[in-house]
Amino acid sequence: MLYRVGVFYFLIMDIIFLRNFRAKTRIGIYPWERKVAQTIQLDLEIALPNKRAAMNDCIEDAMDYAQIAQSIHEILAEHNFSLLEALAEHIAQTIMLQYEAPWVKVSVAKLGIVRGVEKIGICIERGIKEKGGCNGE
Ligand SMILES: Nc1nc2c(c(=O)[nH]1)N=C([C@H](O)[C@@H](O)CO)CN2
Repeated sequence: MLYRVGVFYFLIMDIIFLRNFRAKTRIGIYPWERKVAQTIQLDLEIALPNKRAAMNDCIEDAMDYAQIAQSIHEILAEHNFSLLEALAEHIAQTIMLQYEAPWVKVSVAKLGIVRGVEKIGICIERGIKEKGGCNGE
């Protein structure tokens, strides 16, 4: 959110992060990868739609990060994508829609799948532009 006070513009962005989130899913371009679940690592940053949780100290006004983790577990159980890109996009769109997040950053990595590389993957950012200008103008 951008606020204008006089000639100054202030960016206010509260972010929930989930780091080193590891879970199993079936994903890959090869037939064996569609049959056997492999561990992936997710790292997420999710902007909050407002700062009510910080102001009110109340879970009803918060984006419940336990629910977000549960939503991701459900996606991983229900889908088997070919590409990490498709999984990252699905997670990003789901979070923005379900939790009204204005911006997300989603990294998805496979572990030890390519020789000599510890983690390899994709990182995407998605966001919606604010309607109007500062202070709703
Ligand atoms: N850009 C991508 N390249 C590759 C992907 C992917 O998801 N995105 N996946 C694979 C295989 O599934 C790999 O994980 C197994 O070697 C290869 N390239």
